[in-house]
Amino acid sequence: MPDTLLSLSGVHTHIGPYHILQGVDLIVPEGGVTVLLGRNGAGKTTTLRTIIGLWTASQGEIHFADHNITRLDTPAIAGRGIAFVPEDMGIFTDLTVEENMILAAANGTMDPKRLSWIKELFPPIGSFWNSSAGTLSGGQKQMLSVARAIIEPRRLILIDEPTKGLAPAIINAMTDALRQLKNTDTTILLVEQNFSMASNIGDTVAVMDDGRIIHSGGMAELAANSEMQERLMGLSLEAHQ
Ligand SMILES: Nc1ncnc2c1ncn2[C@@H]1O[C@H](COP(=O)(O)OP(=O)(O)OP(=O)(O)O)[C@@H](O)[C@H]1O
Repeated sequence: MPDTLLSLSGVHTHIGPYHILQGVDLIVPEGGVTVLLGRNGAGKTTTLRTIIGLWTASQGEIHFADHNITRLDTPAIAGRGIAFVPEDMGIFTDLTVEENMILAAANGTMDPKRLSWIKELFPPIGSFWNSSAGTLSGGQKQMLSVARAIIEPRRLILIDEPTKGLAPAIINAMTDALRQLKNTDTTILLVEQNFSMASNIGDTVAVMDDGRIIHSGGMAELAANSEMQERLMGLSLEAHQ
């Protein structure tokens, strides 16, 4: 059994008057990909934003590498080795790819070895190095967004729907890159609606509904059980698209 890298226990998050997370219990084992599934509005993005400190849990605890990070602010949480790739990608479209990367690097200095590895992982980063990030395609922007998150070594990266709206060939490239990232000891917590991608890359899975985790276990077990997919979230139709 791998060690637990991140755990949420009984986490509640309120956004203004709304009670969004209603007691989330989630374990992310070290060294693999955990996929968070669930219908729109289930609370997946809110879970990622609560982990990284963009929302603060009103109840419950979040532990990362044996430290209680529940009340830390976002820079302090990031400083412990967690990166967040938001759904809107968070890139600067007026700046070049190079400038986007420099801004993401600690002290504005990129490790050349790490940068060449990233360019291998995502070839468009190298080929569009001097182009404005605003001119990149949707898939290339998504690659830049993940590349920025990994310019420093991270223990955990939280990625919110990296394949949303992308063509199948780009989804495959993204899946390959995330698989290579996982092989470098980076743990990934991935929100993903595309079940075929999710089941391809996921080791463990948690399914959310109405602000709670309603199922967690091995991904292989869920992928092999269409009845369970249907019961949990009507996934089987999507899986065969
Ligand atoms: N800033 C906000 N203000 C008010 N309600 C919000 C806010 N952000 C999210 N919510 C609500 O919280 C609930 C959970 O949203 P969340 O984005 O976490 O779901 P999700 O599972 O990520 O869904 P999606 O796939 O649509 O992004 C939704 O009902 C949403 O409308």
